[in-house]
Amino acid sequence: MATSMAIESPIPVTVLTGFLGAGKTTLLNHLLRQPEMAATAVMINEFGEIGLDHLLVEALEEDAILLQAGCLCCTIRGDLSAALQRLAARVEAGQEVRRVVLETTGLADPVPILQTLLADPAIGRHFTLAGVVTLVDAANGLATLDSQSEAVRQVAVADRLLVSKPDLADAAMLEALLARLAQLNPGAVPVLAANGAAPVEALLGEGRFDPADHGEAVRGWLDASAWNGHHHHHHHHDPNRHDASIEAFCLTFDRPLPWQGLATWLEMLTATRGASVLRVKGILDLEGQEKPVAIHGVQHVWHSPTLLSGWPEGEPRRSRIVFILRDLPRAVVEDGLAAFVQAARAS
Ligand SMILES: Nc1nc2c(ncn2[C@@H]2O[C@H](COP(=O)(O)OP(=O)(O)OP(=O)(O)O)[C@@H](O)[C@H]2O)c(=O)[nH]1
Repeated sequence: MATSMAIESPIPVTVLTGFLGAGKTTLLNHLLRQPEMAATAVMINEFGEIGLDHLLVEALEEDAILLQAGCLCCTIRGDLSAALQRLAARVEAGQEVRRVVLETTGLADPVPILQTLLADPAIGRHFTLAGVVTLVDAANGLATLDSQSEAVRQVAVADRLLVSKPDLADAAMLEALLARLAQLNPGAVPVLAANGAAPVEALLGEGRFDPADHGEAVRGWLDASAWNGHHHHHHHHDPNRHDASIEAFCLTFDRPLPWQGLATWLEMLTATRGASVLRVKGILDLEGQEKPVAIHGVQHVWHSPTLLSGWPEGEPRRSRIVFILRDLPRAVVEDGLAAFVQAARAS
């Protein structure tokens, strides 16, 4: 009988959110190496045509489940429920899963996700929402909170707040950010996490998510999107249509790329159009380099490129660069990069 197969105690689901480039993948990579995190299933939702994060999260690859590309707030209801049910079936078949971490895309409004986790009875049979962890970038955080309403919601609904990149902020910036966070979410005491080095408890915490803990504003959002959110999105199935002015796409290159020129071109792009470049991330196959190189840019800030341990099994060896742009036509980047690559090859 089906009921005799039921999972006995619900598996906790932690939602990990934070704006584009805040450092969610970095945090997961750090935490998944800790022994307390054994038997964690990771689900990653990507904004954009092609997800790279499942390549960048190095630990536990076989457990990572990439929800189909698409913005969580529009399409997750179906996908999340289906993905969790597939996972529940694996648990019933004997796979040990002690917890689930759901990494949302940086542009996601977390409210519909929480609603789904709290309200979908098919999910509730097997899973329970353990908490929302929001990562805020100390370098870009204040500016992002001023310009992006999703970022404000992510902070407001958090059970735990983590502040990444404290090394990139001076004391005054950090203080201003912490004051802003306290104002938006007085209940969560922010923990600093440099390069993902956060204590495991910061991610796991204890207990259930209770909308009543988060003040009037949050309850209002949970209610409002129950009425509007779903209806409003029904007719928009374009997963990239998060906001008319935001566009995400991935460029691929089959031949190895020349690093010097590429780096110069990318730096120029962010120096001149940084405010429009919400996020660049890529895995590069570079001339003269056996291993893949990961690059990350967040608005004006470029992080040092990192050498990954190797090309993942079964993944074609080719460069992929994801751009998330606001108010900048895709063609500007696409054509600029193509012209650059061509020029570099001709020389
Ligand atoms: N200096 C510094 N860089 C950091 C820190 N944490 C993360 N980074 C860098 O920030 C960049 C973005 O980090 P990710 O972990 O990919 O960010 P993310 O939130 O997963 O990004 P999206 O998937 O696009 O939303 C990478 O280059 C990281 O190395 C930190 O504490 N200090």
